[in-house]
Amino acid sequence: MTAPWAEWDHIVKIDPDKTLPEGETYEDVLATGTDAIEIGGTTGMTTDKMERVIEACAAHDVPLYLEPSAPEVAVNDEALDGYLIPTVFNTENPFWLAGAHKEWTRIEDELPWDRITTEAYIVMNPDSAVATYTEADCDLSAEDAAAYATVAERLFGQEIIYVEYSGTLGDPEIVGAAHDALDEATLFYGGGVHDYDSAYELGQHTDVVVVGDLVHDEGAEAVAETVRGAQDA
Ligand SMILES: CC(C)=CCC/C(C)=C/CC/C(C)=C/CC/C(C)=C/COP(=O)(O)OP(=O)(O)O
Ligand SMILES: O=P(O)(O)OC[C@@H](O)CO
Ligand SMILES: [Mg+2]
Repeated sequence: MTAPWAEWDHIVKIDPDKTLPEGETYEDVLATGTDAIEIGGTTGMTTDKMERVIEACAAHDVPLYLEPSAPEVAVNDEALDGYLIPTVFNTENPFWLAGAHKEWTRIEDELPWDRITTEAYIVMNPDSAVATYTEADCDLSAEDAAAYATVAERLFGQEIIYVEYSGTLGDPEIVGAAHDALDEATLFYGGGVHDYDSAYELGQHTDVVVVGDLVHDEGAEAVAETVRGAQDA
């Protein structure tokens, strides 16, 4: 069976710590044509905030995934299609590679293993909260990014590789190098996608475009433009 993300072009990442623009609802976001919703952010996460977004999105048929940044906010909810669990390959602190995951496994009696998939992050924007938080070494060449992608897929059997430029538009050469290095795995790209053209451009170098801040800053109409860009790419 092919993994659902093998068919996706576009994901909206909803940050439970942020609001939607005045007058907009999660229903508007779910109607943009995006292929899936990821719920998560680095800072300000609580179980209450997670649950509020899950509840607001649950009644719709867009696939809903939780992307927890810590074991404490990995809420167990039947409305979720699954869990996308980050693991950071270019961190200088092994806690973000496997330590947090060890804690999660230790504190939970039983985890829904058949609904859990890891995302092998390559964090590229040194000014992002996620880079600071995970002590990522963002000083990577295209060759380095490609090599991490290969290691993640070939040695660690990762199904999803995530080139993360959170907050800024990425270097297409670096994203493309990671993409070219992959055989079967799916590449997620996220960072700074804000209109049709940026989604189209980065979409040519990745399998899936992830759009985050735009949904909170500009809203559903702007997100729908990026869905078209990612689909056309
Ligand atoms: C083991 C479990 C359940 C969790 C640990 C998971 C790990 C290793 C998390 C590391 C951090 C990470 C990669 C979080 C994913 C979400 C993400 C990248 C959000 C984007 O964050 P930013 O845009 O930088 O920050 P804010 O938007 O919150 O300011
Ligand atoms: O918020 P933006 O810059 O769109 O980034 C999307 C996502 O990759 C963040 O984890
Ligand atoms: Mg963000």
